[in-house]
Amino acid sequence: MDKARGDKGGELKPVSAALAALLAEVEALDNETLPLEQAAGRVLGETVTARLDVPGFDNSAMDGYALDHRDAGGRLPISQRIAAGTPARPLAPGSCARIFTGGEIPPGADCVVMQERVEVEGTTAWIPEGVPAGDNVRRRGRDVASGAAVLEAGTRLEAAALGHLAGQGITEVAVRRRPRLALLSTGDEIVDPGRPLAPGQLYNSNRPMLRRLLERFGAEPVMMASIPDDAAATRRILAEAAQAADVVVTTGGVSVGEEDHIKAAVEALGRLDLWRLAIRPGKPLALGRLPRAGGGEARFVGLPGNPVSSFVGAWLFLRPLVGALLGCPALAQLPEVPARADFATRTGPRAHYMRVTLTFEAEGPRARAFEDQNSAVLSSCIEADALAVIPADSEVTPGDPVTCLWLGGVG
Ligand SMILES: Nc1nc2c(c(=O)[nH]1)N[C@H]1C(S)=C(S)[C@@H](COP(=O)(O)OP(=O)(O)OC[C@H]3O[C@@H](n4cnc5c(N)ncnc54)[C@H](O)[C@@H]3O)O[C@H]1N2
Ligand code: MOO
Repeated sequence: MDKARGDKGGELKPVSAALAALLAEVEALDNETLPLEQAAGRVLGETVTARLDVPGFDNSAMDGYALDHRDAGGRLPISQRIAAGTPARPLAPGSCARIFTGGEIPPGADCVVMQERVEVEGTTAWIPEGVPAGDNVRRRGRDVASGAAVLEAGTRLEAAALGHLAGQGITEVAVRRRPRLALLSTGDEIVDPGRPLAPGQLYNSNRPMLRRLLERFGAEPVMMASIPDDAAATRRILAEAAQAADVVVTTGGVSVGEEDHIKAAVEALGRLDLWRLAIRPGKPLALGRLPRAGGGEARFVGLPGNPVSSFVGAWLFLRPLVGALLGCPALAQLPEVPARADFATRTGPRAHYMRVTLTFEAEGPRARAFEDQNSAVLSSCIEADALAVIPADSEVTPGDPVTCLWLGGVG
């Protein structure tokens, strides 16, 4: 679907157009150097080349006996004992060596027989026949060969990647600076938890929700503020946010009401690239840029105030934006999971991003939709691990194939 029927506000833009506008001219941020133990979750800023083979020497995968496989099938004298961490001497011909897991394979041996298969009598060991060369030997460089790329720039440093870097003896690592985030709430009816609620007011649920999502994506919150429903104050706070942040996110105030000041303020300060998408929830989402005094610009994303619209907008747009600023390809697109619908629905002119829970069954994944899919019902997001994308003007009945965007991966 490239175009959607508009309503009075004009044509609704497809997600692809919004992503193109959002990501145009976005470049990865600079690197900073961190001790490895502080780099968890960060994005690698440059490709790391191995300076060591891992493992660094042929070693045993088992506690047992090392020998030349041609000597298997008989009783052999035990000529040395090789614990992990102690150097091995060349194997005396026609003998075997007692060896422990991780111990160095002695020159002259080419296999290890696990001790459960060996009968020891005094200083000799009976070795069964038919042991192939290479059995239970972990070859030097099997995991990482020196000179090869250990990890590519743009890799998210999660558990195994951190272990891999440490395996190279690395203590410091170049990572991308985290995108600075300003998270601004609009709406005079929105109150921070901890303060009493007057009639007509509600607590700010978008702020902690978006903060958590954006931190997961890799951003660093540097400014959190509430913007009163006032045009001059909106301009002032947005200008301040653009100075402090790479990404300025607002919630609410992007629809068509008289108290919706965000778009006008963005247009006055910088430029609005796009407004109103053919998606549900999230129709009035706005994208733009806010110039910084002294050069450069912050990217602006105006999320609709309804909590589910903010939630879905963050996954669809803020995740790839943060990914582009981090130079992290894994954040560019949510993984697609083909599933069967457990629900029935019908869409109008907007594609529906339904909150679903996936179950992985023998005949394939099934998508179960939360019953109330209204954009104000945040409970629909709590257990959601995917968004089922129902194209505009279509009908789904139970059992139909649906494409789901998985929310459980990196970031
Ligand atoms: N006449 C029209 N009215 C509306 C349209 C439209 O096309 N024509 N679009 C509707 C759609 S769709 C959406 S989505 C909303 C979005 O409007 P805004 O982005 O201007 O958001 P607000 O009006 O400020 O707030 C909407 C709703 O969300 C609550 N909210 C706002 N911020 C928070 C927060 N931080 N935590 C919790 N809840 C929040 C707010 O109280 C409102 O109930 O516009 C429709 N209207
Ligand atoms: O597009 Mo709005 O987010 O449906 O409620």
